[in-house]
Amino acid sequence: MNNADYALEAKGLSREFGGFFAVRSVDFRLARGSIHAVIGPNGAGKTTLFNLLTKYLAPSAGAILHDGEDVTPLAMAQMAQRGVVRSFQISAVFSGLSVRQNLELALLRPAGIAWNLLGLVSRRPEVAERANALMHQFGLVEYADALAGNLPYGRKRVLELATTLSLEPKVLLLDEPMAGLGREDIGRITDLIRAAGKGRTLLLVEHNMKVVAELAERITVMVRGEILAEGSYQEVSSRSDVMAAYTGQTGAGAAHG
Ligand SMILES: Nc1ncnc2c1ncn2[C@@H]1O[C@H](COP(=O)(O)OP(=O)(O)OP(=O)(O)O)[C@@H](O)[C@H]1O
Repeated sequence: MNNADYALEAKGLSREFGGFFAVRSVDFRLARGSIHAVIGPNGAGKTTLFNLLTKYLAPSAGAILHDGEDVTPLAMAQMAQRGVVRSFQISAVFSGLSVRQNLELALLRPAGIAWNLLGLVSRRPEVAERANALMHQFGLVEYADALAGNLPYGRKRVLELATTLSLEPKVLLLDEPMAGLGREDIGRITDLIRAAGKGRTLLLVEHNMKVVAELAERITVMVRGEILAEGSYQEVSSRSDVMAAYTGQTGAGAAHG
């Protein structure tokens, strides 16, 4: 693989908070078209790495490449313009708007149309049609006219995913998409994420190992700010140092097992 085969790359990436390295000299590659998960025990640095890759945080050292180009100085919005989009945090779901309106608004956003001009939708049938298609795809038809704020929690997360995907990102980054969800919603969102992964690159930070095993072709295990292991679910889950990290038996010296 040459550099451009990687949708995102981190080289020597570090982030320090007052002398403490949450992420330390991480080299990471996200292969184009793959579904890749970052796992690790609490405090391992997963969210910090995610925030660095999505430009929510600036690195203390190191570089980030997108499609082989150095994007280290770029802001999150510039990454979004390049098709690198994070959910769920930045996906704007407006609780006072209906599901349909939220989707229409999300579809209008790239066109730079202000949300108080939502009435324009009626003159843009292609937007209404696309919103309908998204509602079908995401199982939201029965909630079309419900206010987003009144949706059951799991459906709200589905709507967030739908609004994010309406941007047609090439690279989608999800931070703990299953957090706070019950089993039925987890099953539904796992299926939606799998479908969303077709034709795009997907990175997720996720604690739910069943979901990781089901979705991710490649898994990076972080411990204490560093990468401990990388490979398929079978590969990483059979390593004793990975198991030890999860049961809290790892010392700093075990980090490169
Ligand atoms: N803004 C910050 N200021 C100080 N320390 C921070 C900050 N953000 C993260 N840290 C520290 O960096 C370490 C890694 O945190 P991070 O949230 O990246 O881990 P994580 O693997 O995502 O953990 P979890 O699974 O619990 O969410 C932790 O020790 C955390 O306390």
